[in-house]
Amino acid sequence: MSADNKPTKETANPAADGSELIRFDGVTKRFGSNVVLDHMDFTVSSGKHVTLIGPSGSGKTTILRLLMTLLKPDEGTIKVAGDYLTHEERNGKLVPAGEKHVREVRKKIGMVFQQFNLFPNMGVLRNITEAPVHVLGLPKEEAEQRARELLEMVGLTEHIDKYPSQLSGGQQQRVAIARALAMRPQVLLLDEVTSALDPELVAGVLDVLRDIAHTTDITMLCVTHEMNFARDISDDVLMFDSGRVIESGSPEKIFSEPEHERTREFLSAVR
Ligand SMILES: Nc1ncnc2c1ncn2[C@@H]1O[C@H](COP(=O)(O)OP(=O)(O)OP(=O)(O)O)[C@@H](O)[C@H]1O
Repeated sequence: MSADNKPTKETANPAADGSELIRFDGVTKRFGSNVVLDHMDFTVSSGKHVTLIGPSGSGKTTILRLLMTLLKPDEGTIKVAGDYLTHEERNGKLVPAGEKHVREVRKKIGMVFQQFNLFPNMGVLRNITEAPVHVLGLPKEEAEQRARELLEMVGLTEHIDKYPSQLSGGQQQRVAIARALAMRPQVLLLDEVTSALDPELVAGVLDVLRDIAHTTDITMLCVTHEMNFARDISDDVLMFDSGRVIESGSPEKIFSEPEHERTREFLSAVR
């Protein structure tokens, strides 16, 4: 950490060299006859902050759930840092990924959900250290040191000994952000992380995320309905409609000069 308590590059993605970090190739996802993603192709370079916007039901959360392996694609492949998430190579052939392979690739990904999903029976510190100690095998002291740094970064140092039920929703979400970063993921997935919060708590969480976006080089893939936040943090914005990316580009282009009629309609409805 630097003297002014800003996260340093040490807390960020060690491999943010602009190389391709996420790749969707021809990914289709259906629920029954509902085609939620239709031959989706897109890539995210390491260190970039990419925001997914678009109407409800257009498939944004499905992208994040596929990356978390909470869902499997019906067609196509997904790669994370050069490794197939959905498949693995055996004897030169591509076969469906086994559990061990998926677990390894998943370590590169951290996610913060709408509902904070903290462990209610564990204090703040243990919520953050549990996975680094038990999944990564980090020594407890090292995990706790890192947890303290992250708590400082999200402004919760004085709440280190509390339980989730003793914190506001905004504070719980900031613990969830620290917990995701404690695993040192290469990419942070953010799924409408302020949607479940009371309005007065939203700004504090978005400020923490702005800070992380601006002072670390972690890759972010973010689904949000907060357009000002998207404008502030994004390198690229992808506009979804009916399971396809219909328009993409810099926040300046998408928010100031959208080309697609659906993008214009969507933006005027949410502003
Ligand atoms: N487990 C599921 N079973 C059946 N249908 C699902 C399931 N999960 C998502 N869907 C459907 O997939 C479509 C896309 O959902 P998704 O959550 O990806 O949309 P979204 O763009 O993130 O929407 P929102 O902004 O409202 O969160 C919707 O029609 C939804 O009803």
